[in-house]
Amino acid sequence: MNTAKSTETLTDTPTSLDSPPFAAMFKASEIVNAAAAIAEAECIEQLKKTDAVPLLMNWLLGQESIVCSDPTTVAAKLRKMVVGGAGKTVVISDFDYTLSRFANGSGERLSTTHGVFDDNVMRLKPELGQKFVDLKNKYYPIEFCPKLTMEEKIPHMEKWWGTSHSLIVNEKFSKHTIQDFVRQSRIVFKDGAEDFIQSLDAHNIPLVIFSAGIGNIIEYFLEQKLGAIPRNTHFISNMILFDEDEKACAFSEPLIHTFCKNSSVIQKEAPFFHEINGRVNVILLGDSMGDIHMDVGVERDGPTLKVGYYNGSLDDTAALQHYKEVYDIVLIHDPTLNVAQKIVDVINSIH
Ligand SMILES: Nc1nc2c(ncn2[C@@H]2O[C@H](COP(=O)(O)O)[C@@H](O)[C@H]2O)c(=O)[nH]1
Ligand SMILES: [Mg+2]
Repeated sequence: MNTAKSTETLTDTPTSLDSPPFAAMFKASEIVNAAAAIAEAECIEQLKKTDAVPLLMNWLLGQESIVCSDPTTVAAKLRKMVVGGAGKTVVISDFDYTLSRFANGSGERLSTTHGVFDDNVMRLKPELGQKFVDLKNKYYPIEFCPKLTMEEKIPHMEKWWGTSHSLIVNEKFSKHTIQDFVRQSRIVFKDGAEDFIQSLDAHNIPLVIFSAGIGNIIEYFLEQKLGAIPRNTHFISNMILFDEDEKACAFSEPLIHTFCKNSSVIQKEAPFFHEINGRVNVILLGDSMGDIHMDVGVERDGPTLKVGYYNGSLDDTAALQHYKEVYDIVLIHDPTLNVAQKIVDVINSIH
């Protein structure tokens, strides 16, 4: 559609814009909608000129770590997201082993937010530390067991989270101690994570970190790494509540474990919900099968592009196949945010 033509239509009758028939015909909302349609049409024209999406698809499919079962669907989602631009985009990301690394360069497992207690308490109070480690050794295999259904796993997850949270509350750890634990922890950002988070903030794209981990730990980690929590970053997570002496005294409700990361635990009145209203296009980043419904509950009618980090064994073809079925893009043992950054860069480049 040519903007000039549509302007001619609006002005080719010799009546004043204020005359009743004209004003009745073109209510303000219709004029706004027409302007939005023109802007989108211009963007589609621009998009065709730049071949942004075909070039992006070529780049994506050229990446060694990527597996993409249906490039046509991915390209269609990307086209809508690029046309929609940064203003219609929201990123919903898991934290543990998604924004953080699963293993270091030597293949050693790194820490989850809960794991901050496993590591540090063992050093300070070995007897209590062993309880945290025993819990992980007992329940982590259940979380990823391919033979159990999600329904069979849920009671075990509730027991794991509930028991480890009780250990934290009963020990009355102080906020200061926990901040020190984070400083000494083995949580490591994925390569490029700081730049990714800050580039979202720079382009006013909201980042919702939806974690079944401990939100306070993520906040302290971001503060320590970035100097402050960026304005665009929001949390849906288990939060430690502190008493007047800043001692841990409870955890937020409802409990968020791996298999209930969906609208059932989203507080609709969350203060940031107004900020993501209208953000119809979602980039979802996760590493677990429990992450694939994090976008449910965000009222919108645009596409969700699901990017999944596969940290499992390449010999486990059944697990890998399952990831390929539920994620649009699967990143195999990828320690970076390169793919997500590239997609956001293209979205930002068109408008
Ligand atoms: N070491 C421990 N890990 C735990 C514990 N409880 C949960 N978890 C792990 O956290 C992630 C969930 O976080 P997310 O940000 O990825 O949603 C989950 O995968 C569990 O393995 C614990 O007590 N200790
Ligand atoms: Mg995770």
